Amino acid sequence: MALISLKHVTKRYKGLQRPALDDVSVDIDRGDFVFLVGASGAGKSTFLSLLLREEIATSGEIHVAGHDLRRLPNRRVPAYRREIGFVFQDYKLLMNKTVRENVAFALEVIGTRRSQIGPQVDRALRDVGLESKADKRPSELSGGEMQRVSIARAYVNQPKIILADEPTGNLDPTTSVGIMRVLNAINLTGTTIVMATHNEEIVNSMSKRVLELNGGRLVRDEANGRYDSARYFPDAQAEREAALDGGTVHMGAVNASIQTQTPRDNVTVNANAAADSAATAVSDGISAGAGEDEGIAKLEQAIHSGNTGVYGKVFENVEDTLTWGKGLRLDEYAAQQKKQDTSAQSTHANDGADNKVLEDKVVENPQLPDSDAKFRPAHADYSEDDSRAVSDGAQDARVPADAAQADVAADAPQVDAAQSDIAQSGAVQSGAVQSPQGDAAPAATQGVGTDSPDDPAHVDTLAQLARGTAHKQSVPAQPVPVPPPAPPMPAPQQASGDKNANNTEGVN
Ligand SMILES: Nc1ncnc2c1ncn2[C@@H]1O[C@H](COP(=O)(O)OP(=O)(O)OP(=O)(O)O)[C@@H](O)[C@H]1O
Repeated sequence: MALISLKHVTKRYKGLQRPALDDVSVDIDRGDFVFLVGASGAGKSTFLSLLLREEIATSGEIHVAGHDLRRLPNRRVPAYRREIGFVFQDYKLLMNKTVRENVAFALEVIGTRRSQIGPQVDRALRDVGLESKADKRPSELSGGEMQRVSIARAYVNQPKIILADEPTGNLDPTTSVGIMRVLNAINLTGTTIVMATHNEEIVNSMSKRVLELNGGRLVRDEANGRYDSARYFPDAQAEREAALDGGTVHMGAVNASIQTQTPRDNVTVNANAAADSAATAVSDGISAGAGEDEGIAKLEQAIHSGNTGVYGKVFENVEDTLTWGKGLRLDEYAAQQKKQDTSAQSTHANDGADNKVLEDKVVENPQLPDSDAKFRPAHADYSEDDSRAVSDGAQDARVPADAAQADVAADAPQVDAAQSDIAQSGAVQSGAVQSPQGDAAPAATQGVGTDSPDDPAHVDTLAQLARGTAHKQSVPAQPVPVPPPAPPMPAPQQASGDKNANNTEGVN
């Protein structure tokens, strides 16, 4: 079974005529990086809330990391959520704690031994380039820095899954690139990432799997997908939304998709103004963020070079011997994927401008296999037992769940105190904290994967993103019905001419 599996999931909220999610079926495997896209109200947050077990499906089945969420008793929900990292658009940091304390909190709440907390927190902060801000409070940080704290908090325990709801939604383009670099690096360690976003530049530049929701229905599931928000989010609607929500401007295909950071930016801008705004944000980011870049460069270097110190050694064997359920060693699996990718790339090469980024990779790095290939099983073939083994930490040394849970039990008062602290702070539940974790160190330091951000093609696309000049390619050559501006929603379409597009069971 896939790491995340939804079968015919429908979610109805009281008082809503239309379901927020409507008969959605999808599998997400370990190591996937999935963008969840769609217009405002399409159901993205509902999708994530169901995975986090904040909401319960009205009908259908949801399995996550071996847990049947329908049958998960309430008392086990907190432990379940510790296997998941969650990054919120509005950070949800504890404002009365320092950066270090915010990240440490994720470990305290699961009862990690105090002697382990310090080194793990330091490493996580180093990975996101924030060691110099460790003793600051969130109010002293920029939006990008706050989001990096929340990412450090989300992955300090190396959760199997990170769910991110618009993590760049309040950030300028340059800062968004930094956030995406960190998430990408974390994904390269095998952590599955499901990220809801409106940002088409990010989706189109990163070229990951795309799930598109429309009116609660899953209308597209496409490998190396793209997103054109104008299809379902016309500018007129964006302007209405911007006027209503007082802080967020969503722009269609013509305008850059930028979400403003402050009310003074609360204007609808045309293409030129968007470009100016992006350029200003970039220069602001550069002048304000030299330290950030250095920290991220460190992360990139650690991932790329494999220079991961003692923590790298801890995981070396695990990464060498992962088989992804296919009976292949990782290097064999990567070789197999490389072969498949080479033939897929030659097919894509005829697709014109839409595949410019992919072509760049082929030209500049003929020797490099697809970056994520080694973490992307060709299809879902986890058995129920496999999932359980992952959940138990039996095969996944990164998550020694039993040991950590024992720690939790032994340290219950501390957990209670910490949880009440969260409640007081309004930082919501343990969605912000993650998997039980014993001695393990942040996986993003493992030095695995060949598609580190040092990959020139990767840098190229991220640089485009930073400059706000990422390709504004046309919609992929696929029949796309343009829906009317209001319900009823259009019939969902099968995806694309992309031969990698998966079938979408929920589509009918
Ligand atoms: N707790 C709730 N109670 C009632 N209705 C809700 C609730 N949460 C979401 N909805 C409704 O469900 C639908 C889907 O909302 P959801 O927040 O999942 O969309 P979204 O795609 O995340 O939108 P956005 O991009 O604006 O965050 C919307 O019509 C919304 O108003």
